[in-house]
Amino acid sequence: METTHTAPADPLVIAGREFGSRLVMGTGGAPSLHVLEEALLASGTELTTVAMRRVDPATKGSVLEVLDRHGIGVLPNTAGCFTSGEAVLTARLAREALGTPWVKLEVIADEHTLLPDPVELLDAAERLVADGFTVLPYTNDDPVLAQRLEQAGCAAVMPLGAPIGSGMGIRNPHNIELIVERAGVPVILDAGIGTASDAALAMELGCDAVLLATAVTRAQRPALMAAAMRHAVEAGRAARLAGRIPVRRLAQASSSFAGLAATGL
Ligand SMILES: CC(=O)[C@@H](O)[C@H](O)COP(=O)(O)O
Repeated sequence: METTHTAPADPLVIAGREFGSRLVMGTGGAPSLHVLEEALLASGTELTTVAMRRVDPATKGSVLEVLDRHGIGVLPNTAGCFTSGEAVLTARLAREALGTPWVKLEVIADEHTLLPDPVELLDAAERLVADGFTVLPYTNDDPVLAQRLEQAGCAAVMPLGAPIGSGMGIRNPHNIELIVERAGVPVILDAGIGTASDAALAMELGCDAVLLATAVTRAQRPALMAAAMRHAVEAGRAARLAGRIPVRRLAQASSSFAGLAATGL
């Protein structure tokens, strides 16, 4: 039941598919499969990326088995691809192996920054959309590129907060706000989250969801951090829906002085 202090039922909808959780998890960097499993459960995630170049779908005891066991949706990731051609091929292999047309499209420019290559990314997005994929591109925090990806038919746009694995948080909140204002598809803040307050900020800025991996998988206590991220995403979303007060340059007394004179106080 909805009350004044609970948000209305508020599922994330991507390409017509509903998710109760707005936290998308990545799987890279965990010290063991068991630790990863505990963290995924603590996060409450319903959708988790798997790098296709680092997983063998036929291997027993793989992360895919963990996801399957807990009914968590798989989002194949083209991580490690440097060209449009590589990414398209990887997505097609993933569709074949995992039976899903959904893909996290990652086409990176170099190994030092792991930043997206905008030219190759847009080309790959256009080709994959034309081939029937549901494309969720990892993109720069560039409002123009985000719009071009949406126009290309992507089901969401996923701007970075900061480079993958950097934990630097959201370096350009202004651009994230611009992307959110202009987007007609869900905006998922992807990469660079360092701690729970970064995830909350992403949601307060109006993002529809957060995708993160390193902050959890390389935390000293991954499951505890995963739980913190879950709460942060929920809190940030609630704050966004509640409508924050405007920022003021000068003080404004929180209680009015009107009426005090009448009582003689
Ligand atoms: C798991 C995944 O998809 C990553 O490539 C993603 O971009 C997350 O980045 P962080 O590891 O910085 O959270």
